[in-house]
Amino acid sequence: MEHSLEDSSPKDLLSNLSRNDVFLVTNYNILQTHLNHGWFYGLVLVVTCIFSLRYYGLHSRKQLSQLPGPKGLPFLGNALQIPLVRPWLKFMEWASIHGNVYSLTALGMKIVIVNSCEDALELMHKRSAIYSDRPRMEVIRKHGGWSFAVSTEPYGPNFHLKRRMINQFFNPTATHKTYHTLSRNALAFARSALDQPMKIQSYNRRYSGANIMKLAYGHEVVEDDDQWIVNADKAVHELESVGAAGIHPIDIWPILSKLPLQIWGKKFVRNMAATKEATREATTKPYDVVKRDFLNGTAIPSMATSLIEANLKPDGRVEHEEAINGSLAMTYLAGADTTVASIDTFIIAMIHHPEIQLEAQKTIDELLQGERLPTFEDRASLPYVEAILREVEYRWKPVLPGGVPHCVIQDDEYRGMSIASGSMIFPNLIGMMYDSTDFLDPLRFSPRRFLKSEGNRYSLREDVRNPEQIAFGFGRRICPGRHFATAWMWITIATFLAVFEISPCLDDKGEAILPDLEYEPGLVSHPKKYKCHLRPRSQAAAMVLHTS
Ligand code: HEM
Repeated sequence: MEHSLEDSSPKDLLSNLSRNDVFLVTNYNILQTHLNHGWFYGLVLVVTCIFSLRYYGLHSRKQLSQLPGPKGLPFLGNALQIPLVRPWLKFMEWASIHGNVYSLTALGMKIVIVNSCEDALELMHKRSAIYSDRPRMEVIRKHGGWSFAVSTEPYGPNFHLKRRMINQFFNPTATHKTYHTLSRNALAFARSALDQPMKIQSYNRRYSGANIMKLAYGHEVVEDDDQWIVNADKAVHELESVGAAGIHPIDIWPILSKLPLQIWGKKFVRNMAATKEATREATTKPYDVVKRDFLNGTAIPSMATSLIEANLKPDGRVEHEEAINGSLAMTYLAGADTTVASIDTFIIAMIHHPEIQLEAQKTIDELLQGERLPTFEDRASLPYVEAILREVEYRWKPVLPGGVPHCVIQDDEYRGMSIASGSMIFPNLIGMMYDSTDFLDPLRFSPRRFLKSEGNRYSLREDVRNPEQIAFGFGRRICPGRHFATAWMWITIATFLAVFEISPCLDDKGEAILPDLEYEPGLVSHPKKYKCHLRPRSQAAAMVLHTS
């Protein structure tokens, strides 16, 4: 489902006004009418309005209650109760006690946890005019060199500029134009994986990265250890070593950043320097290469060349260069790791659930008769594959289980409770994906939950929430790469299902080595290293794979 809140109508904005705002608008109209009848009445009305507004404000504030939440310690709040590893699991546990919207505090910072999709859409989608800021990320922006990233950008003109740059190349129409590249890479990925299934994880990384490098910089990735990909992965790795963004004391009290960094310890200083350097390698270096080639007339057309051309001034300067450079880098840094994680999850799910794999293959065979590989035109005719996409890629093992925090920029009221301006809002995506009001029996892996069947024909149920509505975030911060990511995942899933029997490797005793279902604890949820066995489903499948 689309949430293009970047173009909210005035009606939407009006509905976002709080009761106080509506009261103020109404009184202002009355005041204007009365002023036409004489200054005295006007004055009386002004005084009355001021008093009534103040009274109303105080009175309504008194009526609002505090959000529930676990009791914390003085000053520290809940800081010591929030686990540093997989905090989203604790957030789910607290939701079962305090409800789906509750608050925490940490060192004076207010945090609101949102654990249900309905509440997240109500707050972060419908009220996105005020819920689209990010928490201050002073540490990684100022000291780690990540100010280029739109994901760390406060809600304001730079955010809009960068979003516009990215949206131009990742909206549905633009994504459509990448289908040819995506189909070609899905095929190349399948052929490489068949040759060396042991290297499936590194091929996944290579081909998922190749799509974005080609689109962003026109850069062809031809080997596993492509330097641009290695540099970008290093930048993400260094960032993760800094820890969760937005919760360092410097983020909470920016005045602390005026103190020498050394007070936070040698390791912190080293991490910051390494992060900054890795970031420079991953952003400015590729941009400079493409800019040089563009000015020489030898660059391959790409997002980079289009943006440089559109912003080139007669004196040779490129306007908005920092934003262009940052937007290009961001597409890889936000888009590669996430799609890699979800494709790994698909392989793992198929190894664990051969019966689902077989059923999906049956529906593909019915449509294609083994004569060709699936194409994007087949998508609507393959509901079972769509259901696997929903269950595997979004719901079962969400790529960003804890979501990405937003920040609210004005005091708000929600269901009679107050949410203070500046609160950090955590959309706990895993809590939403495992919410039994939306997904019955949520612990069970079951693409069938999204399907109904008539005879032997499947179709998608419309009365079950599509988890894609949650997986990519909310409101004006919704992931701009969602159409592209979905297209890449779909074509990869459909291709692999059409040609391979995906099964576990066997140990010396002939026992299946099943991939571990406990994932790594990082912000982006990756599986541990796993092995799989791939075999063409038939001679015909092998032929199709090699001749397509
Ligand atoms: C499976 C793949 C992906 C998933 C699950 C995913 C998910 C998300 C989520 C949950 C957010 C946070 C949204 C929010 O704050 O409410 C986000 C932000 C973002 N994503 Fe993705 N994403 C994926 C792929 C991509 C791709 C391919 C791109 C390439 C353009 C991309 C670019 C971004 C950017 C630039 C942001 C920051 C947006 C902002 O702060 O305004 N993502 N993504």
